[in-house]
Amino acid sequence: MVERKKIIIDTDPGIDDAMAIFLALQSPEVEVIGLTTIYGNVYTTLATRNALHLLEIAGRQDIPVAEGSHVTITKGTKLRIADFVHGADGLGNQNFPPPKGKPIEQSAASFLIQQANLHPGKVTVVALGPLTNIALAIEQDPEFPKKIGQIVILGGAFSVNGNVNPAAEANIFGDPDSADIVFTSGADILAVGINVTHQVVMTDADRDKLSQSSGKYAQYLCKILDVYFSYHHDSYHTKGVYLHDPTALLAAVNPSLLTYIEGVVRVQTNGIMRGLTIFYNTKKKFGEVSEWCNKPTVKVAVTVDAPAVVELIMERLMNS
Ligand SMILES: O=c1[nH]cnc2c1ncn2[C@@H]1O[C@H](CO)[C@@H](O)[C@H]1O
Repeated sequence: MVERKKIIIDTDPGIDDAMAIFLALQSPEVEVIGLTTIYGNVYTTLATRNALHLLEIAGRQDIPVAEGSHVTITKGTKLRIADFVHGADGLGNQNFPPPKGKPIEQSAASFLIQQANLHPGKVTVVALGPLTNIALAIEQDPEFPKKIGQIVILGGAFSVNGNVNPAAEANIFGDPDSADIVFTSGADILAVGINVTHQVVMTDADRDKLSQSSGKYAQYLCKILDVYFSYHHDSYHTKGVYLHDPTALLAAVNPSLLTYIEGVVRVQTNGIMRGLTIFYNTKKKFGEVSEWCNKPTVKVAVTVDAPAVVELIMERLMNS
């Protein structure tokens, strides 16, 4: 039997995070060995509470939750929280009861380092929020990029407009300094940006299909999806929602659902372009020595088999 890929989901739940977490638990190719939490869609304290709650819904309280950073890597406390996308509670304003479980004592960064040391080269981190925890792991252990198997990043807007403003995508905008540290760390990185996830849409008809399923995840998600659908109807005038986090999760499960290009990625950390992700294909050798030279390359998703991805997400969420 093929060994299941060990994954840690770094998450800010979040409605599409909830979908991705359930999808991971429904994917026989992977074993979820932990969740780490971060601010983004909600503040970190609420992200931890929601992560514990979602694991209780799944009956998977055996999976540890490690709480992540409450501030950016530069100790910034003015965070941009996307409660207008996910509801004030992050889960569609459903006022779920507080979870019974507690996070483990370890911080997210130290849990990431510990797991990378325990299973060198074997752990995939699926990063669904700002990249602070992973940058902290790199800061605390410079060997972390070599020991972690792969980091799949949901983030960036490669050659397209962002979703926070024309320059920046939300997860990169949340902590651009961390993003630049992670992208240039030398780790095996696969980035899935909104240039790709905006092609993966759950339509109103798909949601109706989900609501007719008796699967426990399908039933739960139909309760929380209203807020996410309303936001997309109002902001994008689309008849459906973007499946950002589930698409990134599937890139970790089965990378062949997407295609990639390889090059250097740098992140703008200040000014009106703060959070901009720039991809350099390294074909042109520039004469000048600069911050682009001799940087490690990463893989950036360019196309996705959207129908196959949507079908797999629907199938796995309905058969639960
Ligand atoms: O318009 C938006 N502003 C802020 N965050 C968003 C928006 N749309 C989606 N997300 C959240 O940020 C990630 C993708 O950028 C996704 O995790 C999604 O939940």
